[in-house]
Amino acid sequence: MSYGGYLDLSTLLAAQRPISRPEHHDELLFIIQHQTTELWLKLVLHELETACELLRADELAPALKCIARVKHIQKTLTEQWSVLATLTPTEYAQFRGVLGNASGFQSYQYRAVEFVLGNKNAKMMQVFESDAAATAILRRALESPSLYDEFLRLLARAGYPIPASVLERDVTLAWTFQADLVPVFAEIYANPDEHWAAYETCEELVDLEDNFQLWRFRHLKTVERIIGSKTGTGGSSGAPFLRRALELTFFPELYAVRTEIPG
Ligand code: HEM
Ligand SMILES: N[C@@H](CC(=O)c1ccccc1NC=O)C(=O)O
Repeated sequence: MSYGGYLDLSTLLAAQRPISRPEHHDELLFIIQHQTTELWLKLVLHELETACELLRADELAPALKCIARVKHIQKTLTEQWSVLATLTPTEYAQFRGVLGNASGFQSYQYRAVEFVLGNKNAKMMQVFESDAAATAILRRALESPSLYDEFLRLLARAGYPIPASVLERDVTLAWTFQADLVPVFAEIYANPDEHWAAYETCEELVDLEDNFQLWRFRHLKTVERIIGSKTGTGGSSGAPFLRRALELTFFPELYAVRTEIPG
């Protein structure tokens, strides 16, 4: 066994192939920024899927360890935007044309992470119709209970009064705000010492969402400085579309409960 053999570096390092002609110096940065993101997303999915399985088996502590790792990856991904921010609008404009209609909309791993965190949207699968492998990964994520679903099921098994409508919901649909969950969390947040495991997990989920939003925010800000208000190659309005995505929330009840804490 050798370093390059074990890591299959010949495959990995042959996969950066700029297509601009003459080759633009900065296209390699653009490719590597995306590829490293996709590699980390692969690990994020792996960890979140395992976290779901562990929650299903009532193994909370190891599930929290997976979530902790995901949080560190998210921080790396958010920090990484500063590398791409060295790409000036002038430089990007010189090779943007070669990207055609390609865009981040077509990242199936990103979409799968959104699904695992509960932002399900079956329509988003259309983009991947001609990609059987991507469709299989997304279908699994769409049809499986989200991380939040698994946590709420675990709470129900532990005796918390989780409404049946929540436990029996169609997990292929996007999560919508469940007002009757807020009192359950209010009790947990009012008495953390008595509900430590649940309390800690709630805060870990809020960390995950917070980190996800910070990634989205840095994407938006990087996009604003590189393409301004141009429309996206994927056909969206560009920055306005990405700005609206900042209003999405995975765990709305965990934010709502904060308003209910007396004091
Ligand atoms: C010059 C750099 C970038 C620009 C100008 C840019 C621009 C955009 C725009 C305008 C969109 C909306 C879709 C569209 O109409 O095209 C988008 C979506 C997206 N981009 Fe980027 N992007 C950049 C870099 C990146 C990088 C490095 C990643 C990392 C993988 C990424 C991931 C995504 C994802 C996942 C979406 C879909 C978001 C969603 O559906 O909520 N982008 N991007
Ligand atoms: N949507 C970007 C293009 C872009 O960023 C992109 C193009 C091809 C492959 C990945 C991309 N990254 C994220 O959207 C743009 O409108 O310039």
